[in-house]
Parts: sequence; C-alpha cells; structure tokens
Amino acid sequence: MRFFIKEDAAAASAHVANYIVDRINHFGPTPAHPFVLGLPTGSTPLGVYKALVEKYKAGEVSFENVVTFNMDEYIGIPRDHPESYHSFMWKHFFSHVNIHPSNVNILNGNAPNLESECVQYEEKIKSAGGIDLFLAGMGEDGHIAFNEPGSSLASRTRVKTLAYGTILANSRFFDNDLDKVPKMALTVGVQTVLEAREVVVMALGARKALALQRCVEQGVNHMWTLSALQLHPHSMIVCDEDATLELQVKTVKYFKDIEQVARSQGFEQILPSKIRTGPTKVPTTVVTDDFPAATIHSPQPTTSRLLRATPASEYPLRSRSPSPDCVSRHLRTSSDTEQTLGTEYSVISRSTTPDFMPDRMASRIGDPALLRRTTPNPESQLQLPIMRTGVRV
Ligand SMILES: N[C@@H]1[C@@H](O)[C@H](O)[C@@H](COP(=O)(O)O)O[C@@H]1O
Repeated sequence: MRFFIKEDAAAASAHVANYIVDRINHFGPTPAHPFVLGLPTGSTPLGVYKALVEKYKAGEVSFENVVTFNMDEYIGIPRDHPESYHSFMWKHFFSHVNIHPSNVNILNGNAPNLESECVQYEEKIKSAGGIDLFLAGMGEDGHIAFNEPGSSLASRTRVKTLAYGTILANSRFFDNDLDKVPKMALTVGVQTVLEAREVVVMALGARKALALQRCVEQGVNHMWTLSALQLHPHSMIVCDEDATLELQVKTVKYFKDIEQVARSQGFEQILPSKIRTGPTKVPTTVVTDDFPAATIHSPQPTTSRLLRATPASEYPLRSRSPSPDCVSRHLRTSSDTEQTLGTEYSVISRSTTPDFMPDRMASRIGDPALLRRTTPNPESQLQLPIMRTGVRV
C-alpha cells in the first residue's frame, strides 16, 4: 500500500489530480482502448475534480478516450435531483471536460429492476475491459462506496441499505433533514473495487481519522470495509494531516519517511508498466542520455534508473549477449523493445545477468565417481563397519 500524507486537503487533492492525469497520459487511451476510471462522489473528491477540470482547460489532459464508472447512486430520488450522484458528477466534473456522455456510466437508482441494473453494471465494467483506476473516498465508518459495515468483502454491485451514521452524515446535503435522505442506494461491491487494476483512496479531515486508523493499522475486517484495500496489490491512500490524528506517530513517521527517501532517491513508487500503459503501447528500453522531467511515473535518473529500465517485465527473459555498459548509461522507455501485452514480456537486450539454467555442482567436476551418491543412505549405513570413534563410514 502506498500512503501519502499531505499537509492539507489542497495538497492531497493536487497530488491525486496530478496522479490521475499522469496515469491517463501514460496510458495513452484510444477509442479502442480507453482508460477506464472509477469515480466517487462526496465532498472529498471535489478538489480533485476542480483540479482535473483546470488541467483539462490548460490542455494537460483529455477525457476524449476515458470511460467512467461511478461507485454508487441513491435509490428513489429523481436523476435530476440536485443531490443525486448523476447531478453531482455533471455539475462538478463531466460538464466541464470533453468526456463523451456515452462514456459516462452511473447506476440508475430508478431502474425498474434494480437487481438487473446491478448485474448489467458489472457486465458493463467487464466489457469495458475492467477499471484501470478506481478513485474513492471513505465514509466515517470506514465504508468504501456504500459498502457499509458488515458488507461482504466479496460483494459485488447490489442494492444496499444505508447505515444510520451514513444517513446522518449525508443529511448535510439534504437540509439536515433525516427524512429527506435516501435510505437505500445502489453501490459497487468491495470485490468490484478490488478488481480494479489500481485503487486510490482519499481521506480528508479529522472526521475520517478513526476510519483511516482502522483501515491502515488494523486487520482486514468487514466492519471497516475499506480495510479490504490491504488485499489489493496496487492501492494508494492520500490523506491530509488532520486525517492522521488517530494513527500512531510511528505509522505516520514510517510512511512519511518512505516518501522522503523515495524522493531523495529520485523516484516515487512506481506501478508495473503492464498496469501503467494501455494495451496498444509498447513500452521498451533504449539507452539515452536525456531525461524527461520527473513525474510520478517517470522517476529521476538516480538509483531508480534501472527500475525504469525494466518495462514491466514480471518475467523478463535474459539476454544471451550481455553488454557491460548497460548499467553505465541512462535508460528510458521507448518503442523498440520486443514487448507486447498479452504475450510474455520479452527481451531487454543489454541485460548483464546470465541465463537461468538448472545446475548441478557435481556436473562441473568431471569425475564420474563424484556423480554417484557419496553419502550413504540409512540402510547401507547399518552395514558399514564402525570405526573406533563410533562413526560409521
Ligand atoms: N457513497 C459516498 C462515498 O463514496 C463517500 O466516500 C462518502 C464520504 O463522503 P464525504 O467525502 O463527503 O465525506 O460519502 C458517501 O457515503
């Protein structure tokens, strides 16, 4: 789990917005292979949406080939109700960027058959190729989306009754009138979120402190459903200082230290490029002396350069012609490595490591006698003469 503690909400929001822009741009989405983004509502992501809109207007990112799936929606309020999540998303984000309305997916809380709406939503996610990055907030009771305490950690998109605490918390959007707050919602399940290739969770303010503590410092528990994030291979939490109030000092220090060390070494924790890039991109390694500006995905040329040099090869094949200068020059990602998605990652032609081959030391010695077993087995041991020392030979 990557865990970034930022000074305040603005810094945390800027970090997440930069990260999302970086992810989309590295992915290089196309109509055939769009970037699939899972999105939350609530007050927490507002700063991120604002920053994303600004970045779009500044030409730093395009949502042309981005497909979105929202986490949840209330049941029983009209779609154009000012507090519906449809209204929220269009008001704060979608209507300000170049996303195609047909690429926006939000659960319909007024569907005639809510169960089949949920099943179809899961299908839609699947047919979009799965979610590349799921952004999430968290409830004060540690819920993710509307997966209230006690939700199955294997849950999928479904109808959910809201907890009293959530109804109370959300009443601030409904004139503080509990009667006006919907009591049920459609929500993606914990498992739906965990199946995203990456999950980024934000926690802002002291009212999230207890939930954050439970989810980070304690075990996976269905009473704090966000804690399931501990099971995700590529999860990230970004919070402000206030949200850390319930964490142990050593936890805060530990994660801050990691971030500081990573920065001083010139890189931030990096995702495998299999996840980082779209299927049409072919990230490979070439030798070069110039460096692009460092970003979250592009570590600086210090000790991390070799990390960058290995483009997502979980199982790289070793070269048969190692070159000694391969570690002495800068490396960057380019398009001439033999790497395709869907096939094994292949060759980094300048690897200095030898081929992996099963080996037997004895086969190197050459004396056939030594290839035979020299240590007696227990049966033959019994038949051997006993030396004076009492040791069988
Ligand atoms: N379903 C949403 C969650 O997705 C969100 O994380 C939570 C927190 O809201 P806020 O960010 O306003 O604290 O509110 C609701 O419960």
